[in-house]
Amino acid sequence: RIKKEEADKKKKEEQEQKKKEAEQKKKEEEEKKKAEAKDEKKEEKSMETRLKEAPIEDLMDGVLGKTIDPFTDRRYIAWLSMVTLAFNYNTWFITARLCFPYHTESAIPYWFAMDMLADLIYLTDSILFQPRKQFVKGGDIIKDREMTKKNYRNSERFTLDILSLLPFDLLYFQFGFKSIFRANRLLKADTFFEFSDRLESLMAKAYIWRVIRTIGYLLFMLHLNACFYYVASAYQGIGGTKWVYSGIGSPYLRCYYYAVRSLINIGGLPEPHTVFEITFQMTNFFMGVFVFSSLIGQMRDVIGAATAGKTYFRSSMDSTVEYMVTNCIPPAVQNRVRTWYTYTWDAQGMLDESELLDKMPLVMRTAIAVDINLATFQKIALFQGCDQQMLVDMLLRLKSIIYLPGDFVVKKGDIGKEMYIIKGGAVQVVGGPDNSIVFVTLKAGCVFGEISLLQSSKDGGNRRTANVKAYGFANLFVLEKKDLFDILVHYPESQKVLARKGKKLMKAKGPAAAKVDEEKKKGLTLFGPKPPTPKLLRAIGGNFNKLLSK
Ligand SMILES: Nc1nc2c(ncn2[C@@H]2O[C@@H]3COP(=O)(O)O[C@H]3[C@H]2O)c(=O)[nH]1
Repeated sequence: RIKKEEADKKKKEEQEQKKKEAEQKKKEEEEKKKAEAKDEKKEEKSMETRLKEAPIEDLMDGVLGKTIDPFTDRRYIAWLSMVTLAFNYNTWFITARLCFPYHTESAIPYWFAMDMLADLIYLTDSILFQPRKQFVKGGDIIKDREMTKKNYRNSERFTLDILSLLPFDLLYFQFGFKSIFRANRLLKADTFFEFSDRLESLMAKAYIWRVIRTIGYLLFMLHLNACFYYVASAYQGIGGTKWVYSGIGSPYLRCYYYAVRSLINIGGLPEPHTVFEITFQMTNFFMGVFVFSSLIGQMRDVIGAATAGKTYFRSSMDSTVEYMVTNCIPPAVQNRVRTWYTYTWDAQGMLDESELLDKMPLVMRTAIAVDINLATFQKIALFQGCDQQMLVDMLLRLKSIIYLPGDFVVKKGDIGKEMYIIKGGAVQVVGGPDNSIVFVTLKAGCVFGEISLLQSSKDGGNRRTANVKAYGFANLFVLEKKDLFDILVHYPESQKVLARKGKKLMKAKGPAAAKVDEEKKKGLTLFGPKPPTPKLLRAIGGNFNKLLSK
């Protein structure tokens, strides 16, 4: 008995032990599960905090796979145009098919095929393109594949995309082929607006697209109205009264024609008789007033923005003319001012280029200036041997100015405060009693007015050595002496080069030489075919004029 009791006790103990072990195991497993769940959460959390934790270089380099740059990648914009096409197909045809009797036996397979194609485009966009789109977070362009996916999933766009893709079409089996089940496809409007914005920022003449888009909205409003009119006619009975659609001819075309006349308030419509007809017609007229006034306003804005430059030019010119008339300025001067305005507008499409560039950051201004003018600058003999960066600095200080035919750009004897580079047209260095003698004609890419600039006043060289006159319309760049010297402070080597060249020029074309040029043309040269030596010129100095007058 005792043995049996002992055996029972042992068994009980063993059973308890086993129970305990099982419980322990269960507990352990539960804990493990909890820990795993926590880990998963951690993983999830780490995705969110990844932006903070992961090295930003990795995220911005896109180490995890190829992503799309939506700002500049033209292929992405081309793809967006496909999605926009599919979206437009849905918007126009879902509404048309809903109202007009377009679901005939023979047409259904084609509609179905087109619907499938549009859905395929939507699906591809949501699977392949949107999750790969780079985005900007706090100024950093995130190119990391995981992050772009995450960003898309967290966006409102994702929710709308998913909703737009829900296959309510399956209800066809229950209720027959009806386009209303595809109404959720219209939720993809975001892609259309994105396409529109990106295209606008890429186009050189964005207002063309804006006008097309506004006309598109207008046509769509008319389309909706045509649909409503058909439904209203069907409700009253097609051909039932004089006001409704008669049932003759293409229903869409007839209804659209009605919409155009009714919504744009053109009139000439059959008189509505029933309360329903009168109400419908009145609502149409009211809607027309609101819809079209806002669309016309939009169109005015678009065209106004496109022609803002021209409007500004016109008002500047008008106020200048008004000012001149009030102050009784001689007609000849008035005419010159008018010609200047007109030519400046025709030549550069704006009155002041620098006004436009001033708004941009320095790097961009530099990029534009370098792109447009650096090549011309590098060819200028005066600047050869100068620091490249100095040339770039100079480009940024240039101001563009236009002179009319016959205008004096530089007058002999004046103090030289600026030098000029010819951008377009030509100038002539002239002399003689009535400036009728042309020493030289300088064309685009030449520099003048540099002699007096590169000489110091103590050398007596800061005065203009000749008259320079615009020959035709001269489009010039002006560089002020102050700006040039501000730049040269930072480039001592270039300063030396220019000083050397300045001295040489002074010797070759300086005051005395200029006079010699002049007299040579008059046939009064004292020096014969050989140019005078600087020493000789210095020797004659102040007596030069007296000598010649004798
Ligand atoms: N004196 C002189 N000036 C010339 C000649 N060819 C071009 N020029 C330019 O005419 C400019 C008149 O003003 P500056 O003296 O400042 O600089 C002069 C030169 O840049 C020339 O043969 N003689």
